[in-house]
Amino acid sequence: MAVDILCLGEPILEFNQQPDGRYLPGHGGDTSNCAIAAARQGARVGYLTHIGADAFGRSFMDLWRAEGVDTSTVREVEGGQTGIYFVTHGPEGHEFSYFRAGSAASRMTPADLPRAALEGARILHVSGISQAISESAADTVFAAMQIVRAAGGRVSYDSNLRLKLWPLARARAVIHAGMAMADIALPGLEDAELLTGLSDPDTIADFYLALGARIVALTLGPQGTLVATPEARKRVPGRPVQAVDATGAGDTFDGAFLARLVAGNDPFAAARYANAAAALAVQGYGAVAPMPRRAAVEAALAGA
Ligand SMILES: O=C(O)C(=O)C[C@H](O)[C@H](O)CO
Repeated sequence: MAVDILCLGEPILEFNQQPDGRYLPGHGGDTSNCAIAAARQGARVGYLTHIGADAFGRSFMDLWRAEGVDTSTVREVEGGQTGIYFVTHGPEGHEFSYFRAGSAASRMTPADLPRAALEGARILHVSGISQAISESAADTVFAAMQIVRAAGGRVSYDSNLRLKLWPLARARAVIHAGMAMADIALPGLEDAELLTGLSDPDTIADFYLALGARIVALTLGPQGTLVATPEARKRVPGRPVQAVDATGAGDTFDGAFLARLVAGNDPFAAARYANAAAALAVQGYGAVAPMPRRAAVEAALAGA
């Protein structure tokens, strides 16, 4: 299937702590979450990764197929497993604990890339996590971005800074280099503050525009999103909701935003839609389970 949005990164099985202390199994991995969120809005989406030859990997295959995410660029490999992580909740919000070192996705190399699929994608979506998991994964993402750009496609990049995966100095260097190859920059405010040393959202948007992005969507949490292009900028307000778990909220924003861009929305309308999708996603536990479908997002927007 020709896809509009191809997401590249690592899927990771999720165990999310509930108020009674038990752990709810689910699926995570920021780029996989983004792919599913985009598919739920009606976009043609594919996922590019390596999974282990294990039950976790197979459960992702079942999930992507059920969600209509194209899996022709997913390879099940021997050597390396599908990773897992635990989500716990405290006064500072959610915290991730990882068991993923040496995972199948982290062993991807540029030689593994499916060139034709990349050349056919309208948008390639990657993230800081896609590059943090290993040096070869970082190289693989750079190579994928080069292929897509050379073929005339666009690159979307979410900073998704995870300091448990790599030190800030390396994250800063790699993410800045990745963002410099992105047409659509999707930094979160907290990440951007750490990565750029800046704090004013407009100055941060200027920073990413200067790196070369044509669209910057700087997510500000409940305050919404600052959307900036070289020609215009606007704060698109968030929607006040009772949040129980922010896991996957940014990924839901990304998937919904990209889905609306490929459907023809301008970035401001796409952000209004994506803010509404993310506000629905934080009202349930887990990265994927509470992600809304298009009808629910449109109902929320109509009720606004
Ligand atoms: O750490 C990762 O790889 C994740 O992607 C975990 C979560 O699913 C993701 O961060 C939620 O945004």
